[in-house]
Amino acid sequence: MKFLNPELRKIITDCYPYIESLNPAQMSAVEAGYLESDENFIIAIPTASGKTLLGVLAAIQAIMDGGRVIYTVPLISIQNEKVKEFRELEKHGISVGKDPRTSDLAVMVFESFDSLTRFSWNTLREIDLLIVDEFHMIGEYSRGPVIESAITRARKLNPAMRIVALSATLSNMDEIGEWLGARIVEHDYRPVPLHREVLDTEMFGARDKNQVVLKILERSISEDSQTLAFVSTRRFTESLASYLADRIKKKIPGDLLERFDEVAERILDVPRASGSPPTSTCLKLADCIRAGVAFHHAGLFNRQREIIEDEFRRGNILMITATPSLMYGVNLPSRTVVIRDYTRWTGQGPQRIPVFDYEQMSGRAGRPLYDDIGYSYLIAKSHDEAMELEEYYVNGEVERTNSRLMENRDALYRQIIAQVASGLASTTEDLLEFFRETFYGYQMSEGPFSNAFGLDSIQYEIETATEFLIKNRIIYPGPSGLSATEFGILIAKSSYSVETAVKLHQFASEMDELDIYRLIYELAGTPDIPLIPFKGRKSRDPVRERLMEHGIFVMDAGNSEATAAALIEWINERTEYEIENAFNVYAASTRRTAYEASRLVKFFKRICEIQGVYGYTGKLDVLAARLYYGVREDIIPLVVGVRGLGRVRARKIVETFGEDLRHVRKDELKRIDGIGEKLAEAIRGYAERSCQS
Ligand SMILES: Nc1ncnc2c1ncn2[C@@H]1O[C@H](COP(=O)(O)OP(=O)(O)OP(=O)(O)O)[C@@H](O)[C@H]1O
Repeated sequence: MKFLNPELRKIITDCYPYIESLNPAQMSAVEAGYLESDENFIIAIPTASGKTLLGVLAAIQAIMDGGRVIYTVPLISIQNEKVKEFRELEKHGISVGKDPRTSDLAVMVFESFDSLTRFSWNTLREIDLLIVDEFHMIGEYSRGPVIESAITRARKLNPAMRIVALSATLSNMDEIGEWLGARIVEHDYRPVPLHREVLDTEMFGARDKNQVVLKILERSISEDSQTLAFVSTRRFTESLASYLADRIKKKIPGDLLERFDEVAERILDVPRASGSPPTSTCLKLADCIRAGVAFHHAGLFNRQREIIEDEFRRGNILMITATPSLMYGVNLPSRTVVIRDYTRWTGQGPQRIPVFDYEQMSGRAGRPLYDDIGYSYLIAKSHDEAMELEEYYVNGEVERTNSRLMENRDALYRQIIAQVASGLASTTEDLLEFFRETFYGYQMSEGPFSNAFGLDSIQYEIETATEFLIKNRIIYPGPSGLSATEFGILIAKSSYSVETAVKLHQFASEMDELDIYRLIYELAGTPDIPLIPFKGRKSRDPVRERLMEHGIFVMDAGNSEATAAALIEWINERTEYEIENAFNVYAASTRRTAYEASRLVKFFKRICEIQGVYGYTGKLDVLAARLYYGVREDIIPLVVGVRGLGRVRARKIVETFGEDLRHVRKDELKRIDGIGEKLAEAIRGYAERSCQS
């Protein structure tokens, strides 16, 4: 650490005691002078090679010089992980948090930083250094346009702000560096060397790819090592895990079986803890884990996913079968990575995954401090295919990273609204100037693939999008040029897609009476609701019947219908487990889906008010509360009035004593399961307050 100034070295040594020296990748950045310079930098080094530390070093340096820093990341899970890691710095007088107004070092997700660049200019202008983590996501369909536009606006509003981007290695890094006016530092150091190979069924005399995965799992047992197996869908994670569990179980030594059984019980404790029977998925997961294999996807309960990740880190799970997307936000390296599926299903049929995604998955192989080498195996159906995949993936070039700003229509709409609503644009020319300064604009006008019609095509897209926004009364051509309507400002201050806003605006203008079930069905059909999807092909009649009971007739019940039916059950106090078993859906996300639905109800209420419709405020507030707490209307006051009580105990209290609790004594309350002294006290307090009001 001798290359660091004494104060910086002291802080790092104290906060990261296990880091004795900078690794070659980190040294290359320090030697390039990124700590002393005030230029923009893009630091492109492999996964798990210590990018975060480089960000921290730059942040501390800037704060020691009296500056303020924003560290922006793509996911909330990464935000929480970084805040926890950076809290250590508070011992040295550096305030760390999520709010840039109150923190020297503020960790924000891309969307929050984007929102800051629209409406919080005073705060933005106080920022001296912006660190963009996972900067390579600028090429990603949904988050890419957000960070690209936010950086573009920020550079306009606070030209003095310095940018240090932490990225995976990209093929067109020079082009991106020119757009950002940044110096590039690239290095291919990895803490654990990576062995990448394509295996095929023929070399193992295997009938299919799953048999090859089984061979790798068997080796895991003999070498006491672990494997991450990536497949393309949730259902495949489960079918592969079950296939492996059935065949490996008899080969597992007794002591390991005991450990696996303990993990399986922890998984089943999750539904038990909420007083519910396990779902079929819980039971299947527990069975697989008894053989040391766990499947991991977004349809599991958060708590179950955490147990799988923890137990894998502890060595009590041999293999996790997972979908790549969910693993993105989880720091879970493994000695071996197996990529069984290299295609993913899209509207145009099976498409090959990008080489970049292959690199990201392979990059998880090899645990720093544990493994001396990491293994990444891609599996081919035949030897010929293996040869071809070796060329394409192992020796292939990572694709160019391109802006998705124009391809993602909703992102284009949202950025036009942002520019107009924030007052930064009132004419098409203003908009054209903004988009010309984005990475998309740079690629179209300056980049190696730019063309003479680049800017004309941007102008055409802007004009078409502006017409759409005017037609939907989101912006309007006023006397002083383009302005945002109240509806447009509401969208700009939300993180909702324009599609959601327009759909709800239309629903509000067409409804003659508020039907909360129809509204739930409408919400479930918007892109901003996390779906509660069907598990498989089993009957969908229960969903259709539940919707029909509320006057909603559907021919084909899809995942939106399943989500609507699940939410209707939820506000009638069914548990996720009951919903999962009743409708054969992945109900683990019900609580989160219901929370997002309750926020959308509030957004819908604002839309009604903008349309001058105030008569449903009360009904909508009740619906938002029912979704948030998962209750029927009668116990809303109780669950709201007594923090931490929850809907199960609230229902028991009302069933036992009725709604009027004024004369119920504390000792009577404490006879109810789960009601102790503190809660009984709180309920008494609530009862007294409610009789005063
Ligand atoms: N010089 C170092 N010596 C030892 N350990 C280090 C060093 N630098 C970073 N680490 C540790 O290595 C682990 C991976 O580092 P880090 O998370 O910063 O990598 P990364 O490049 O950000 O990974 P990702 O690409 O997943 O974001 C962390 O636990 C970090 O503290």
